[in-house]
Amino acid sequence: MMDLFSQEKTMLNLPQAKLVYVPEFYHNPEADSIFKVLLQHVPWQQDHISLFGKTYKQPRLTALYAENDKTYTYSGITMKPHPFNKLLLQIKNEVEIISKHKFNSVLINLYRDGNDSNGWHADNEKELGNNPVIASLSFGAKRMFKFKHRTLNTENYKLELEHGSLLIMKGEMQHYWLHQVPKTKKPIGKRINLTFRYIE
Ligand SMILES: O=C(O)CCC(=O)C(=O)O
Ligand SMILES: [Fe+2]
Repeated sequence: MMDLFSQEKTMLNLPQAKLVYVPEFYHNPEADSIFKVLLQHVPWQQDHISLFGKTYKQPRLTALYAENDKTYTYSGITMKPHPFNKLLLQIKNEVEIISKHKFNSVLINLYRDGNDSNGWHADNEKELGNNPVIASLSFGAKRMFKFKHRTLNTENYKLELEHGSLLIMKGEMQHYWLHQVPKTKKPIGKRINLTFRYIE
């Protein structure tokens, strides 16, 4: 079990957004072990997205877990949740303690290599409520997380999300900002990202 009080937190107070970054929320060997278990046991699926009348394979694999069986729809994809398992419940508890927030679902992404990505978007689906708190855990290869304000064009940042790290997005961020994980030409390994959400 990690020590909840020994971590270094960085808080970013941006216009209309709050971000908290904890680089080593999980230390090794726990972070390595979580990565391996998830990679092997999550029932990964690849959905199709529709863009301008064409369908494309989503450029990553995903899975949704929830405490209820409500479906979750984003980018035209409707996902049916799996029930939480012991490991994901334990992680959810630890993330709830540090973020002082309750979550009831987790969307998991697998970026198989640098060709997998997540395009500019906001997590602003109605079911997430007005100013959602989203807790994002990363394992495996480091990837760049970029975020930019929708209208203030000097507000444009990037943060490398490390193995075992936690990033909390809150405040009005999902109204005023977009975020992405771009493709990279660097030869890199797999990365797993978990975003804990509260779906109403
Ligand atoms: O992989 C990441 O770091 C971000 C994932 C994300 O933005 C999402 O699933 O909505
Ligand atoms: Fe997102």
